[in-house]
Amino acid sequence: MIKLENLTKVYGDKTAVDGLSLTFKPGVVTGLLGPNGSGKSTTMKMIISLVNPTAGDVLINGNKYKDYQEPFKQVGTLIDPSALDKNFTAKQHLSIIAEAANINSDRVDDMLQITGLDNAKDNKLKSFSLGMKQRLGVATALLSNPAAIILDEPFNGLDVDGIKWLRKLFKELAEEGKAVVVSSHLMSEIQAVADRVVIIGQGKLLADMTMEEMNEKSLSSYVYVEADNLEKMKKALEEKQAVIKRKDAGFEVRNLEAKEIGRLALEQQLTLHELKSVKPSLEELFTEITSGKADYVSQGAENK
Ligand SMILES: Nc1ncnc2c1ncn2[C@@H]1O[C@H](COP(=O)(O)OP(=O)(O)OP(=O)(O)O)[C@@H](O)[C@H]1O
Repeated sequence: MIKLENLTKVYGDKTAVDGLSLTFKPGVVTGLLGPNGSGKSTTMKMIISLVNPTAGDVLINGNKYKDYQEPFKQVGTLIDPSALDKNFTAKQHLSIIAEAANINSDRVDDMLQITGLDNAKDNKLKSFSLGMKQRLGVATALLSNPAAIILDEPFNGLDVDGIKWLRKLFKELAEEGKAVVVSSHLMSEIQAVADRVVIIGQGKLLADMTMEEMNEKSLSSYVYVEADNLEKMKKALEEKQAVIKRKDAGFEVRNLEAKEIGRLALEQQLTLHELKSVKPSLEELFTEITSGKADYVSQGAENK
């Protein structure tokens, strides 16, 4: 169990992580989601004492990572797959770590097998694609058979087969009782595998819910309506106790079904320009939760 207590990191005048309190539990795959620059990597680095918190604490089964004699048996990590010595082969890379950490060398072969790198084990890392480096990063994280694994954007660079393989692996690791924490800035990568989703934006906790709760929320649909006389439409909707919000050239309406809105428009002799039921996808819900919370927004996205 990994417990974050009011975890905070300030860099100069930038608060990268802002009072995060939450728990990552054994047997659960947790998706740590957030837009670029929201503080995911900094949070993960604080868990494994690579970055010192400005305030707050991280406790792993009651102790700090750096206070364990063999911390890698508590938490295995994949933080930056590019930080590998490119002149080593995959097998050499894992063997050196295994020897330094007093891990049985059989684990090296097992991990190469599990991560599909067996055929490439004697190739130098400089010839590895990003996807292969990610696989090696996962092998490294699992080498010590840790109780928890924390992986920063592990789906980056993986092809479709690689993504499927990794999702299956995460499920299996959770079934073995490990706490699995996976960061991503894309809901689509996480939704098929996570049991729970933690969403952060500008370092703050925005949502913490099970995938079931998230799915239920995404089903909180609304009706979009446009009419020739919006004022009259608004008045009629309000009289029916509908919850309305201005959107584009019409309204988002909750509490009233499309057919009731259609009937209301007929009674009021309004001409409807558009009437449709909308069910936000998980991706849209994620965008709604994090909207305005991204530090870096591309020009294209900003203008949408
Ligand atoms: N060493 C550092 N010095 C100064 N600022 C930093 C440092 N590391 C991170 N930051 C800033 O802290 C904020 C959070 O960064 P972080 O890398 O944790 O976000 P992230 O959610 O992992 O982003 P991404 O999805 O882009 O990897 C950003 O504004 C970043 O610029």
